Amino acid sequence: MSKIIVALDGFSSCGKSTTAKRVAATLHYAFIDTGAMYRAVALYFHRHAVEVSDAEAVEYALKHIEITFAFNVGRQASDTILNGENVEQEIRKMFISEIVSQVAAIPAVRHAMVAQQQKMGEKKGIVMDGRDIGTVVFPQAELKIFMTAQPNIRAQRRKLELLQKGEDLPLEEIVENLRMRDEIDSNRTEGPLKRADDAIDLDTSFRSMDEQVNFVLDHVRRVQREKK
Ligand SMILES: Nc1ncnc2c1ncn2[C@@H]1O[C@H](COP(=O)(O)OP(=O)(O)OP(=O)(O)O)[C@@H](O)[C@H]1O
Ligand SMILES: Nc1ccn([C@@H]2O[C@H](COP(=O)(O)O)[C@@H](O)[C@H]2O)c(=O)n1
Repeated sequence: MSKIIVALDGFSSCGKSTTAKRVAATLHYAFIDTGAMYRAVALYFHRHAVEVSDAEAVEYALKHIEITFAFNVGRQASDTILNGENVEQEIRKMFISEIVSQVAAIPAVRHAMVAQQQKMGEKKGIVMDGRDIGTVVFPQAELKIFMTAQPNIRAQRRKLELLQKGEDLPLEEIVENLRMRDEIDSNRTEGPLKRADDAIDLDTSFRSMDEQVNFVLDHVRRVQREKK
């Protein structure tokens, strides 16, 4: 079966990463969570007090950031490594969610991340999730899915996830964070969150995880059949 690129884009917390991870595992494809890369950059900026408006400091910082992934057998998922340090837990915290969209809106940051992501997909056989995968990173992807879910459902799911990781936050704070990130992500000039014209819509509001994974896998098989 020929290998393809699967691009999953959409709003915050609508199930992109969990779906992408399971689709990739089923297909024996690589899975890249590009949000983790922007989160790692945001963590570096936070730790080194890099101002998003200071172009020189941003350029300097980007030269000193190396992001890699290491498979964690216990989690059966990749951990994000920033300059040799495992930052997987740190980047998922709310303080990073509060700053990441401002960092991800910087054109120089996007250029650096997009170049790495394109390299990762050179050999195809990859499932990548983010905001601009089907529009900017891989406009030639054979399958593009645009995921949505109702804001209150997304917030409830994220609240539960954060609680399981030890962060108990008011639902209103999570609702506001998702709204704020979606707005910044949708309105930036470089690589905005946008549905590709040839994307297939997937609303996960009332679907189970299995249903949304199977929805994507059915489309992968269709695309593979059509390629034969
Ligand atoms: N169909 C579903 N039913 C219930 N929970 C779900 C469903 N899909 C995803 N979730 C849960 O919702 C939360 C958010 O999912 P996930 O992290 O995959 O979203 P995302 O779109 O990648 O978010 P972000 O863009 O913020 O990284 C997770 O806790 C996940 O387990
Ligand atoms: N392709 C992408 C992916 C993510 N971002 C930015 O990172 C933030 C965090 O992403 P999550 O998927 O972990 O929620 C997101 O809000 C975007 O600001 C991006 O710009 N492009």
